[in-house]
Amino acid sequence: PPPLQRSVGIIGAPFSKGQVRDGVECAPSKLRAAGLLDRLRQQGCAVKDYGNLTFENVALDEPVNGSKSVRTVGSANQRLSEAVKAVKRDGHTAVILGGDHSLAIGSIHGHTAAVGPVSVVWVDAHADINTPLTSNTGNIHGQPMSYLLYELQSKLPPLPNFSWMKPCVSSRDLVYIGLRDVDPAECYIMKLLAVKVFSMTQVDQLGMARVMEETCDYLWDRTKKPIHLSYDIDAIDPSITPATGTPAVGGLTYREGVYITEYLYQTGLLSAVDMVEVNPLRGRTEDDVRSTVSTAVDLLLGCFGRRREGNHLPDYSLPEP
Ligand SMILES: CC(C)[C@H](N)C(=O)N[C@H]1CN[C@H](C(=O)O)[C@@H]1CCC[B-](O)(O)O
Ligand SMILES: [Mn+2]
Ligand SMILES: [Mn+2]
Repeated sequence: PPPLQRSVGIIGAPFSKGQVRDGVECAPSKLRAAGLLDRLRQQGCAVKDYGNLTFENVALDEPVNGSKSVRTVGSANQRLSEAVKAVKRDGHTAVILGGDHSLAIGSIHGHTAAVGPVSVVWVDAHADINTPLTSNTGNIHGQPMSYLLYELQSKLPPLPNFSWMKPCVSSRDLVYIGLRDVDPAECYIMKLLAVKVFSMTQVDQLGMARVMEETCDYLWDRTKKPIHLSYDIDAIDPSITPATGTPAVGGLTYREGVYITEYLYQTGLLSAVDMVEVNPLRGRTEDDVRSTVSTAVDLLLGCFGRRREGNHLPDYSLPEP
């Protein structure tokens, strides 16, 4: 099997302007405070912390075609794209701690700028594939995939502070897992582009083991590409991860969520991971926040080799009497 990725580059992206709820910008420090880096190191990873990006709040950032904070989102994603490109050029698997899901624009753009075409596994209750003109909310965290896909470029209006980016994902290289709250326009777009979707219906029908096998068979039908895993914490059922901006009932169990990461780790192709939409202010209790943050940490540990049957460092040996 290919060499497993054990060198991690962490980028904090405290960004919230792809949506309208305060708090999601606090997630990177919460994930760090929960011991993410120490636990990655304890399980044998080399971890380089690239710190938190600082983003420019563009003044007078009036809506464009209904999309909110377009200039601020564009500027933030340009910076993130450069940062992810640098982490990849340093040879690490990139971990992007969000922040809202509009960050996938810069994350995936920077990833492909460094390594070329990638396979995208999008784990989410939502498809996030509205165009600026189909969005009912104007929140760009519901639109990132439309900015990234070659096939949707003709449906995008010109957007200020986005001239830096080019589309970089083919709809054939995208798989969704966990969908259960999809807008009509998004449903139409995914059918039009024949995007591979494992909604919660397929998760129920097939089980997660089969979903992951079929995901990889589909993505590897031609060449095996580096994998970009974009994990929206709201893919997990809100009974486990309530502290998030757009919860939707009937989500993945903790076990299903972790299985996805264990499976993708053992492919040896995981090249970048987004962990987004954790919003500590959306928890009703401290326990809500703790459960959401610790689940996000466990999902990331699964991406880098943590296994539920136990782990030990390669050089471990029993103490002698
Ligand atoms: C908008 C509310 C009422 C609805 N339940 C909800 O959340 N809907 C999703 C689906 N389309 C919306 C949008 O385009 O604004 C919302 C995006 C969620 C973005 B994500 O990053 O969290 O996946
Ligand atoms: Mn979502
Ligand atoms: Mn999302």
